[in-house]
Amino acid sequence: MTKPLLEIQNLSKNFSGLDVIRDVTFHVNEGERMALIGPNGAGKTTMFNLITGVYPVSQGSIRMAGEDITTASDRSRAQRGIIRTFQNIRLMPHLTAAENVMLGQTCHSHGIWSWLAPVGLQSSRSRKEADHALEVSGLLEYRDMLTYDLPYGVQKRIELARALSAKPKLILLDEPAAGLNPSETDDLAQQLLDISASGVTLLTVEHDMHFVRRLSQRVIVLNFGSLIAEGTAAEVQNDQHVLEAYLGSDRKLEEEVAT
Ligand SMILES: Nc1ncnc2c1ncn2[C@@H]1O[C@H](COP(=O)(O)OP(=O)(O)OP(=O)(O)O)[C@@H](O)[C@H]1O
Repeated sequence: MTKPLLEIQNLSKNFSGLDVIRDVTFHVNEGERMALIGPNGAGKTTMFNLITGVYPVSQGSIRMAGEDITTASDRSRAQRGIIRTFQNIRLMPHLTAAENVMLGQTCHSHGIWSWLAPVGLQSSRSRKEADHALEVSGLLEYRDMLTYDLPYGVQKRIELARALSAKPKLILLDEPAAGLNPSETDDLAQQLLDISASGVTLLTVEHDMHFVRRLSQRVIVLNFGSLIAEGTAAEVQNDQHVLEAYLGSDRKLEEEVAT
């Protein structure tokens, strides 16, 4: 039976009187792959910032696995399994792929057991977990390479392996396919499908509609901060409100389909 993992209820956000998110309600089910799309300035990044606790909400509530996290700290949200990746690569270029992935484990590393465990044991466990995340992501061959030496598409996938090493329940992906060539985009989509198959829930902001169609079971559309459509990728692409929203923007939905 489907069970909601993330529940957004009547969420609003304004910055100095400007309504950026307006009374938005939606949910993401456990194990689901959902996409959040919309023209430039629609409020997608702001929505991610509200879910991860970067900004306080103005109104409404956010629940994760049934618990109210509306005012929880960003760290507490991460510990509950909400992990985010960014549009721009945020790897440490002078660390190896494995070391970067190990950095992703830090949000779980402050429990009493991590203090009690001998340092050697901690680091060998960390390394094993990093190796596992790299292996699941098909990246083990890059384990000991410095990340700045690696192609952009591989760096993106290492970021995802790092996200995976934080043992997420929900990964928020901010334009993961941006800047990738078609074959890199394909590899990334496959990696995300594998991650999804392991039980992780995905919420993806993306402009590339081919990618959205391949990856997402359900799509929601924001425009000027309001939710204007929800359905499969094919359904929202033919929705009159969505077509009109993109018509007025500098990014046409048809162009995004063509990319
Ligand atoms: N910290 C802030 N202070 C004031 N206004 C903001 C702030 N953050 C975002 N906004 C405004 O909120 C609106 C939505 O921005 P947001 O970045 O969430 O849109 P987006 O859908 O992610 O756009 P894009 O596709 O271009 O990344 C924009 O008008 C933006 O200028």
